[in-house]
Amino acid sequence: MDRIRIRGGKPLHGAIPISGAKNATLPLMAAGLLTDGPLVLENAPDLADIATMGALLAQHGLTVTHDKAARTITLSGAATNLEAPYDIVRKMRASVLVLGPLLARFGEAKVSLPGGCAIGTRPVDLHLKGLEQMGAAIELDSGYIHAKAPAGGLRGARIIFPTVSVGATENLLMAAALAEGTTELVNAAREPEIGDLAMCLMRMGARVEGIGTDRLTVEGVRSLGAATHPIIPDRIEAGTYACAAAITGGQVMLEGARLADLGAVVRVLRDAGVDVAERNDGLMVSRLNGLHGTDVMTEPFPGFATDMQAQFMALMCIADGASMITETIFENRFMHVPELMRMGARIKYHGQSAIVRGVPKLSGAPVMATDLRASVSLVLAGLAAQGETIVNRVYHLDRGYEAVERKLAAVGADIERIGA
Ligand SMILES: CC(=O)N[C@H]1[C@@H](OP(=O)(O)OP(=O)(O)OC[C@H]2O[C@@H](n3ccc(=O)[nH]c3=O)[C@H](O)[C@@H]2O)O[C@H](CO)[C@@H](O)[C@@H]1O
Ligand SMILES: C=C(OP(=O)(O)O)C(=O)O
Repeated sequence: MDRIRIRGGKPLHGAIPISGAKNATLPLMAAGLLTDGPLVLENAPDLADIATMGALLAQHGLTVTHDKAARTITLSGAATNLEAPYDIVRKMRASVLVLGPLLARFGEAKVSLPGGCAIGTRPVDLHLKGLEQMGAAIELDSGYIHAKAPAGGLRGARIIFPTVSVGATENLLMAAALAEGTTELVNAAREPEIGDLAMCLMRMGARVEGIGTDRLTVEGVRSLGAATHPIIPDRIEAGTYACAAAITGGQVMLEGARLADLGAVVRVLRDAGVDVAERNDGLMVSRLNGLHGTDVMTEPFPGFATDMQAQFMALMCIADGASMITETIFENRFMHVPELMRMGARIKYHGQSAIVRGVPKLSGAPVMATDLRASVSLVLAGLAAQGETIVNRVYHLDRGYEAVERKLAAVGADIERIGA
């Protein structure tokens, strides 16, 4: 199993190209089930999760081509198998996003329940209730969701989400695109990845209003067609490398990153003493002086992203003063805490909040992580630490960071991937 070795203490300088967003690409690929296509997705990242979604769609019967040199994914054909098996869904929760499209287009679907994962229980009840409101009959049996659309297909409905859910908004948006009549999604998630999905659906012929707001109105159409769609840049990858520049006291140009997509993350970084400047071709991030302890609470967009919480905590480990970091989206997203403490961080947590008391220096250590963003927070800590850090279980990183060691080495980090 691969590991990453980092020798810390080198300020980063240079430019890092930001890849297409993982969390946009996965729902966009699921949207390939809504049309015979071809659906061509441009600016596609090369990640383990993308390969997993490709395998899932291929076993449904789609033709999936990922041209890594051209950075395009092309999806075509119609699903012939309406079952998403446990073996694939358990690897990647975004697999549940095939449910809405399969049901809307083919009237039936059998999708493994994704279950929980390291960061929390992650229920899908809001996805299922929304589909039921659109007329679907849903049964849970032997770990699977069995869903059937009524005769004549799914019907538009007014769906009010009791909590903001990114996944449920995406599943229901895709289902609504092919439903009979109008669907209103109220208290919808506003993450940039949802706007990107809606834009792509419109290119395919869907009728969606309210993009970027918490109220999406979808006028169902009979069928969707071919389209070519450029995937938005990965705001979480950009935020992560912004923290890399800041934690090492360097200056990095994040090529292609977009300020507005980062929401509250930019404000919080600035409060902490990081300079973030918008340029025509991306964001310039630098840190010349000390970091200040800064409190954050994770929230749905445009609030501070839960997917940036671990990375920001790593940064606060070397800030002046204390920071209170509160996680409101997932109940168990502090698994990086004990590992950061092994590197000399002073952190205490209770329930959903952690207090980080900044220390002048972290020290390198062998560390291990159990999820994607926790792993990358340890890479960040390793970049700032004295001595050598070995990050184990690199497969978590490969789910969501394209060529992480190459991108960081190119801006001056002493980092390499080593075999077991
Ligand atoms: C709002 C939010 O920040 N969502 C994050 C969430 O999206 P993801 O789509 O995985 O999760 P949701 O947005 O659906 O979950 C938000 C909250 O709603 C709850 N919930 C969700 C669905 C449901 O059917 N029932 C239910 O109770 C969840 O337990 C959670 O507390 O994880 C992704 C990967 O880390 C992030 O990119 C998203 O930004
Ligand atoms: C946790 C993440 O992904 P997933 O929802 O696929 O688990 C993430 O992108 O940070």
